[in-house]
Amino acid sequence: MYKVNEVFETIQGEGSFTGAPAIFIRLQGCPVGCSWCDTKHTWEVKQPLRQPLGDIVIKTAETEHWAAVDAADLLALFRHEGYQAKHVVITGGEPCMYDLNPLCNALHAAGYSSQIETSGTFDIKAPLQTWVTVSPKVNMAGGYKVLQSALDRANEIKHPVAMEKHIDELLQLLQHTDTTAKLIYLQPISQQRRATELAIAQCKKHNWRLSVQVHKYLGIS
Ligand SMILES: C[S@@+](CC[C@H](N)C(=O)[O-])C[C@H]1O[C@@H](n2cnc3c(N)ncnc32)[C@H](O)[C@@H]1O
Ligand SMILES: Nc1nc2[nH]cc(C(=O)O)c2c(=O)[nH]1
Ligand code: SF4
Ligand SMILES: [Mg+2]
Repeated sequence: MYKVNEVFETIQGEGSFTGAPAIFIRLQGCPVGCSWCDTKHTWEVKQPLRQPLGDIVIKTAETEHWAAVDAADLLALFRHEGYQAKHVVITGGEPCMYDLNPLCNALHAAGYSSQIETSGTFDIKAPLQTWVTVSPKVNMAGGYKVLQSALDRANEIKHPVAMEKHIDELLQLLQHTDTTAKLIYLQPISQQRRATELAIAQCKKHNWRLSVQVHKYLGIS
């Protein structure tokens, strides 16, 4: 069973799929503890806050409520909601705390493509067709280490930046990673002007790409 914080259809606002209609599945639970995390309501799994999936999908605000579901429940929900997107983004929380093989295989069998947003701090358990976005997290409260295997598996690496030291961390992380077939993105932390200017300058310097969380500029989920 997967613990799901929310399910919604929107436009992917980050990375190389930016602009693609997508169904988001946000899984509950993350031990990494990034101070600037924009989804802190997904960190803890509180048993009294378990709800039916029907209540989760009609959420109008961010809450810590979650539902326990399997892949079939999610596919039935997509049909019930009339979602038209054919791309599914599995995020969190930290989705790689879960074995994502059953979910991704069921999505593929039903004609969807899949993408995972992960911090790279857990083994990635997903089929090869799944597009993997690793947003490596270093020196976080949880003390979790980015796994080299996650960086190697990544189709894209999307690094959140606000300060010069974040660039140094990324360069350090990439030292032992073959990046020839990977897309490398810098993503400013929130919409801070300074972070965005730093990201633009460093993208030009290193020939990396810029990802700006388009949904936050648009005021959509
Ligand atoms: C909320 S995380 C969930 C998935 C996974 N735990 C991870 O960190 O990749 C989804 C994406 O949002 C990014 N993110 C989180 N908070 C952010 C913020 N305040 N500004 C910019 N990006 C942020 C993360 O780096 C990650 O790429
Ligand atoms: N529109 C939209 N795009 C996103 N891309 C990654 C997101 C995430 O929270 O993982 C996200 C999100 O929350 N909304
Ligand atoms: S790893 Fe992802 S969900 Fe967890 S705290 Fe960091 S940004 Fe938030
Ligand atoms: Mg988000």
